[in-house]
Amino acid sequence: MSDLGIMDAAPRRVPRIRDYYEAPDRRDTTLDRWAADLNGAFVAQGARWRAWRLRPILREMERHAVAMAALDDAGLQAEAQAARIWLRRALRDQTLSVAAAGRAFALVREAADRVLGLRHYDVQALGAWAMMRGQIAEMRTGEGKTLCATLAVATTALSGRQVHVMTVNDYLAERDSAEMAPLYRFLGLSVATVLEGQDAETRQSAYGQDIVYGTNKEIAFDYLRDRAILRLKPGNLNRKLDRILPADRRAAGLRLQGLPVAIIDEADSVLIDEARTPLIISGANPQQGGLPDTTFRRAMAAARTLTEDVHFRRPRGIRRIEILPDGFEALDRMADADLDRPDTDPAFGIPVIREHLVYQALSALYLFELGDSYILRDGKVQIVDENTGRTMPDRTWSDGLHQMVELKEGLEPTAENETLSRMTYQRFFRRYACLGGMTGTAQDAAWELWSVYRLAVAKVPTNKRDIRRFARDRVFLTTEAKWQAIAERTRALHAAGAPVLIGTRSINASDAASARLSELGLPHQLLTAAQDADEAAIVAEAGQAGRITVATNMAGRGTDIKLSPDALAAGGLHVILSERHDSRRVDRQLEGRCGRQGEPGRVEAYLSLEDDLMQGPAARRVAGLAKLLARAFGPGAAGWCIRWRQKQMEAAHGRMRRDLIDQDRGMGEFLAFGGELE
Ligand SMILES: Nc1ncnc2c1ncn2[C@@H]1O[C@H](COP(=O)(O)OP(=O)(O)OP(=O)(O)O)[C@@H](O)[C@H]1O
Repeated sequence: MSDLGIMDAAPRRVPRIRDYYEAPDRRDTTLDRWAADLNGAFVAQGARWRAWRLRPILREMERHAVAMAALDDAGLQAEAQAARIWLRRALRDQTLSVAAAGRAFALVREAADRVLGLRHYDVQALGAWAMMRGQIAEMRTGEGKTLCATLAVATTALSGRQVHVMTVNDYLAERDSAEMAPLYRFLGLSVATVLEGQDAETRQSAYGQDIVYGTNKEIAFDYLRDRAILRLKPGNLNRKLDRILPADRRAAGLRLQGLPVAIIDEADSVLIDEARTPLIISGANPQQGGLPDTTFRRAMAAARTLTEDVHFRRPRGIRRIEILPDGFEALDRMADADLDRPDTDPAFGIPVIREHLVYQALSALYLFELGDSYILRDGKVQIVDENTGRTMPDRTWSDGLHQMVELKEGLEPTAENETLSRMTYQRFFRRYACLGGMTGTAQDAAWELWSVYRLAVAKVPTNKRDIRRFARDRVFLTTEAKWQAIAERTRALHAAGAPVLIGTRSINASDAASARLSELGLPHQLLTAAQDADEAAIVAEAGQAGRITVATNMAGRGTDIKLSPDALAAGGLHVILSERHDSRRVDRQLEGRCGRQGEPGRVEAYLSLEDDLMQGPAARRVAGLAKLLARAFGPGAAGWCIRWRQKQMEAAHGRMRRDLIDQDRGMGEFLAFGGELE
């Protein structure tokens, strides 16, 4: 995307992915990875230069600051009304000059000071200007991105463009919009939030406001729903959503008003991590009816008889099942034997259906774990988002996987839905006319953000010096020894009055930590998908002196733990990582819960060679080497193997995203052809 992202009046063209993704059969070789790193380094280098180039906005903002401060509240609101005109006029020649943006920033900053009692720091203005220029502002965790975004969001909305402010979960969307709404309303802007569980009418009205807060999932699914509706109406297929008149849109039940400007919070999570899963919208199809329960049950029974490494295997580095030739033969034999039975299932006799369902059954049995990938609530399977640690109550896995997980847990399989519309996140975001974002951890993903979205990363300096302290990783041979050490360490910190946040990878791990702490008689709070209703209360308490909180990724991105004076005096928040995640960025987000806004804090990692990261056939070699080193030189010497394994996982996930883009491109061509025919 060009530097002038916000200034392009015409819808932004989908950038051509010319470089890395263009070679169809290319796989990650060491050379490719070096090339990618080098590319990332260039982007990062360029980005730093750009961050320096952002500074003129500060001069312009200061130039208008005195005049804005001299206005009373009514005068400031009148200035906001006037800004609607001069900003539109400034945009008429397709460019929003730094002078016009600086004046708008001064207005919004003064209003925020009066309405919220928070005055934007200079670094926040730099971050906002970077976003308005179509870049990802990398601002360290706790630097106040929520407030920073208001400069870009309000200026854009005042210039007459609707803004979608996206974040990773409903809790943050609701919190951020509620906290910032008084500022927007003071400036005469309307704001709404799109949340899971809202009815169609509420959503339709929300998408009619100047500013819409919501999660990437909600907004993307609403877009997909609209596309599904358009596809169902002959003749409408090629009409763009944003060209349909409001009255027609309402009559057709469409929700969005197009994809104008998006400001993405936690941009690396939204644009990179979430982008591994394609968006699929499905609904009941009364004509087709779906497969009967008996077929799912038969496939599950067949899958249970298959043996790992004989009939199927789990390939290196990726979370996938591969059925081996012996497995296919065994399935064929079962289908033949079924023919002689009176209750034979006709669908199971069809090879494609049989093999697909057995594949899904094996995935349910071996890749998806209760308390990790999903929980059981109200007699239903609820998916837990692995990136955010939160449940997604109205989502189901597709293509029979959900039914297989239900059968595995002894539940009745729900009716199967038909896929109505499908798209990748990459394709969805590239449809926005303007895109900008912010996150605390963008540099690690800089090359991918550039390759896929043409978004450069601008590194914004911190407002205050980072005084967090990092302890050396402590590595143990067994999980048991690790939990023992964590519990002992927590006891000492608790006695010293420091608040402690123990980060885990799953609900099961949180329960294990909780059991250990209970054994030592340490009072603590759990924050996982199972306690999501109490989230705000638990987070509010987590910064009190001596408080112990055990949390999954739910206490990762965006969670702002406010420290009490006693807790600050005791050295601030202590974050204990009990495991490394598949991505270093997720670890860095957890580390970022302490040391915010220049506060003191300490990060310690307690790892074991039995951690999830070191498990499975894919990790066999690294785990073997780690054990050798640990035996020869002690567990501490194996610490780097864990980081190495993490790098392997990052590369594997990168490959998966690239495959998805390739698939999506193929599908896009097919759909476009279908559209022409209709
Ligand atoms: N200009 C400011 N003046 C005073 N306090 C501020 C200012 N900006 C932000 N803060 C405070 O800093 C804290 C952190 O803000 P916020 O949660 O938005 O940070 P963040 O950068 O989004 O963090 P994360 O990366 O973890 O999501 C909040 O308590 C907020 O009120």
